[in-house]
Amino acid sequence: MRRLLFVLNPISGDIDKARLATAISAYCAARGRVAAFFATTGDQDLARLRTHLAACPPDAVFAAGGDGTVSLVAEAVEGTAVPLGILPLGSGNGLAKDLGIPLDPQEALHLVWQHRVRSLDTLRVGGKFATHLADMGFNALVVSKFDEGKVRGPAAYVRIATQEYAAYEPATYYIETDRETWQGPAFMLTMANANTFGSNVVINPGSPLDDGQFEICLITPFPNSAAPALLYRLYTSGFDASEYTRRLHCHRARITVSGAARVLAQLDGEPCYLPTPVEVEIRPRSLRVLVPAATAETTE
Ligand SMILES: Nc1ncnc2c1ncn2[C@@H]1O[C@H](COP(=O)(O)OP(=O)(O)OP(=O)(O)O)[C@@H](O)[C@H]1O
Repeated sequence: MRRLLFVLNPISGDIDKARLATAISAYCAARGRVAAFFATTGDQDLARLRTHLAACPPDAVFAAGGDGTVSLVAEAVEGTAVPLGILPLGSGNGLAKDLGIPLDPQEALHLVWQHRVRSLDTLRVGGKFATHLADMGFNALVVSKFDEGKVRGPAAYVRIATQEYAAYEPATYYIETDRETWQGPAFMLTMANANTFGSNVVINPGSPLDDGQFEICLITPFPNSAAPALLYRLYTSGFDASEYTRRLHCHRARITVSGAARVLAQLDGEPCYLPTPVEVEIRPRSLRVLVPAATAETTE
């Protein structure tokens, strides 16, 4: 692994990256690696990155940004032999947390030098790519408002969530999976390949990212009085212990939203509208990712 491409998101996490490229180049050169850089613009990044990868194929591509940047690079290299590396430089860095990648970007840079390759599952949600977590309902609404705002970072997310909570009206969903059906109103519904949101909410505890299945994690409507206990469970890996939660384990699902021709969703932190019904499916072990040697559960 000699030629490395670093995909830099200049705005992610509100972190100044002015000296990042110089530091990465020096680190790589000292170890006989050659670093090249690709800056995201927020416009047509996937198409531009694919063109760049086809013209100058690297041995690995590092996403230097948050979950959106990781998802962009993951989609570009999915199904190829080129592995994804992660330098966590976003607001939340959910996938890096789930994979045990150091949250200090300087420490994560050691993946250039020491790593194992782990093959992860990915998701298709309404035909669109996701590798970490996707959802409909309350969190998707908050992510969409966050995306429209000018302020980034966790405090802005919490402020929007608090503003939207009181007036939020849960939708009613009809879910058919390859194993069961579920119908009812839901506060939010997460299609989870991974475990932990960037906010540290553990929405899908204990589920490996390479088990060939995904989970639909439902939070049903709850009274205000139940919110503190529910939040406590979500932050302490106790998702299944609440009377307002339910997890469906599956390989495929079709989700219909009562009375809606389209639904607001978020996929790996990026908001979008999807036509309903929404088909969800797993793509087993379709993405190669560089992880620290000590935490790799599955190695090649
Ligand atoms: N140069 C740019 N200018 C404006 N927006 C950009 C630019 N490059 C990428 N983006 C946008 O940044 C978003 C992805 O940000 P990313 O998720 O990596 O960071 P974050 O939101 O700060 O962190 P996290 O997802 O961990 O919360 C995408 O919506 C993308 O379109």
